[in-house]
Formats: sequence, C-alpha cells, structure tokens
Amino acid sequence: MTKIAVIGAGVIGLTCAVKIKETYKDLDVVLISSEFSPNTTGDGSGGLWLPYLCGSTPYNLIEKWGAETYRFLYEQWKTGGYGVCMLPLYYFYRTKEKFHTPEWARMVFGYHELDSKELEHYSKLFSGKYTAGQTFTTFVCSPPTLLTHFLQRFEQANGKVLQAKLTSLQDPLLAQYDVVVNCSGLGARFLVPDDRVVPLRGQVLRVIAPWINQVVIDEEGGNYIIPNAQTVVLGGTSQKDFNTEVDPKDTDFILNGCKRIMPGLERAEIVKRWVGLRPSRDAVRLEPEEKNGKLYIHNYGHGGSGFTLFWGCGEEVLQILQTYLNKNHKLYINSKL
Ligand SMILES: Cc1cc2nc3c(=O)[nH]c(=O)nc-3n(C[C@H](O)[C@H](O)[C@H](O)COP(=O)(O)OP(=O)(O)OC[C@H]3O[C@@H](n4cnc5c(N)ncnc54)[C@H](O)[C@@H]3O)c2cc1C
Ligand SMILES: O=C(O)C(=O)CO
Repeated sequence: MTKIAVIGAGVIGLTCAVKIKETYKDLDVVLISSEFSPNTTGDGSGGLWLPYLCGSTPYNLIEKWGAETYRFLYEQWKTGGYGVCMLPLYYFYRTKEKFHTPEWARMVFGYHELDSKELEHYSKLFSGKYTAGQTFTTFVCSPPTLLTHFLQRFEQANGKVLQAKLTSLQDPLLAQYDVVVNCSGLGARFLVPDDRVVPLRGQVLRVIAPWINQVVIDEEGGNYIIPNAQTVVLGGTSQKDFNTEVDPKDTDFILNGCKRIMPGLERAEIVKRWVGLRPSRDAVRLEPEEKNGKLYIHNYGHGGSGFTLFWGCGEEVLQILQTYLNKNHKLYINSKL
C-alpha cells in the first residue's frame, strides 16, 4: 500500500493533502505538522490574489500556478465559499521606470494600465504622486476560513493528522512513507536543509472599516490596504528578519501611510496587530526528488504569494505524484489489492 506523508499544514501543505486524498481515496495520506491553523503564516496574511515577493520564479510558472488559483477563487466567489471577495485592485507606482506590464495581466479580469487622466484623479483621491499604475479585478479570501475548511475537507476524506516537529527529511517518523510532500515553508530552511529559504518579516494591522471595498497598493511607499470579508488588512513591511514581535515603529509606518491614502482610516478600530515570516526564496521550489527509495515532492518558498499560487502548485504536485504512481505501477496496484 503506497503511503504518503505531507509535511506542513499551511495553505500550501493543506492544498496538497486535500488534492491527494480526494484523488487517491484508498491511499494512506497523513498530514504531519508542528503547527496548524490559526498558528500558520497564512492565518495572518492578507489573503490577496497578487503575485508578490516571489523572487525570480519563472513568469510562465507564476502565470500557470496563478491562473489556476485565480480560477479556483473565482469559482469559490461564485458559490460564496471561503469568504472570498471579488474586488477592484489599484496598484500605483511613483517612479514610472519601476512599472512594467506583468505577464499574468492577460489572464485576469479587466486589466488595464492607468492613463494620465486616471493617474491625476487617483493621485488626488489617494494623496499620492503616482506616475504609473494598473488596475484589475482580483480575489481576496479569508485565510483562516479557507485553512479551516481545507483541514475539514482532508479529514472528511479520511486523511490522518499528526502534530509533530520533524528533525529532518530522514526523521524516523517518515520511515514508513513511500512519498513525502515537503510543504514546510520557512521550516524547509532547517528541514531539508535549504539556506536559500529566508524569512521576509511582514507586519500588518487588521481594522474594522466596512466602507472600504477596493485594494490599494502604493508599491514604492510600501503601504497596502486589503479588504477581507470581516476586516481590512493594512500593511506592510518586508524585512529579512526572524523577529516576530510587533514593532510600534512599523505600526506607525503602516497607520500613517494607509491614512495618507485613505484618511477615513483615522476612525477605524484596530482589532489585530500581527507579524508573520514569509517563506521567501530566490524562486519557489516545486520539484520531485527520488532518494533512498522514496519520492520527495518539494513545494515551498512561496514568499508573499502563497494565497496566489496555492491551488496551481497543488495541481502540479498531484501531476508529479500521478506520474510516479503510474511509473511504479505495482507499487500503486498493490495498494488497490
Ligand atoms: C504579513 C503577510 C501578509 C501576506 N499577505 C499575503 C497575501 O495577501 N497574498 C498571498 O498570496 N500571500 C500573502 N502572504 C504570504 C503567505 O502567507 C505565504 O506565502 C504562505 O502562507 C506560505 O504558506 P506555506 O504553507 O508554505 O507556509 P506556512 O503557512 O508557514 O506553513 C508551513 C507549515 O509547515 C510546518 N512545518 C515547518 N517545519 C516543520 C517541521 N520541521 N516539522 C513539522 N512541521 C513543520 C509549520 O508548522 C507550518 O504548519 C503574506 C505573508 C505575510 C507575512
Ligand atoms: O504582504 C504580502 O506578502 C502580500 O502578499 C500582500 O499582498
């Protein structure tokens, strides 16, 4: 019987666990993780669909994984699933040279670059000096809702869960598994180990501001405003740092920058201050590795784009597994007996 272990109960690992278990109902699949929601990076994240801080991951992969995830979120939005909102997004630049049309622009709804008249209007509206910008329709999920539902889906499919911290990919706890799907996020730095994975510290505030219904990003200013279903996420910082303490200076930076964009935020109640460590890498690592008679499928290093790429990455992991099982036919057939 082919036995599969998925490491990591963040959005990346949960997606793989759900996809694998729902596809191979008769295979043993266990999800091993040191932390579960609400204690994963994703729980505090903005939940926005936007490729962001994913290093030099090849554009065709961002477009492939991002498009599949965008379509998945669109389907959820149509059925009211996972607290997914569909919102206009405005992305402003102060320096025209820093702006370029992203490859993925052709696959999102309503993408267009802002013309000089629009830039003049939005510069006044959002008190910026914007010389370039873009807008399109995006999706924002409620991360804790999505993570909770994915765990429920996995357990309903008879997936098993084990809370444990693995010491390495050779940990005795993994000995009995034929396939190990490594979705350990920043933990991959120590688990693989892979020192190309580094923490990009992000601090955000969550406020109550139901009057805000568009995403606004001031690229060079570093601030962003991301409405979720119940609260609005104000950001943000990005420092190479393991420090997960809330820094009052960052709070001031976030508040002052976002109030400049939307002065009405003065009246918004702050309900949460949070710091997370983006699992940043020079490029997302999603690839198979056959070693010591096992198949490892690495899927980590999504930086600031875990909620932008998760469904597409999960699909690719499933395809890698399918190829492996077909190749090792007897391994899978035995599992059917
Ligand atoms: C402030 C902030 C805002 C963000 N906003 C957005 C956004 O709007 N849109 C977007 O797309 N992305 C956003 N992100 C990025 C997104 O949150 C991450 O890309 C995503 O959460 C990474 O998911 P993951 O599953 O790879 O990692 P994680 O959520 O970190 O999960 C890794 C899991 O592996 C487990 N693990 C690690 N090591 C071990 C071990 N040795 N043994 C057992 N288990 C282990 C951990 O317990 C954890 O459960 C944001 C991030 C931050 C910090
Ligand atoms: O801060 C982040 O990582 C984001 O993706 C915000 O969109």
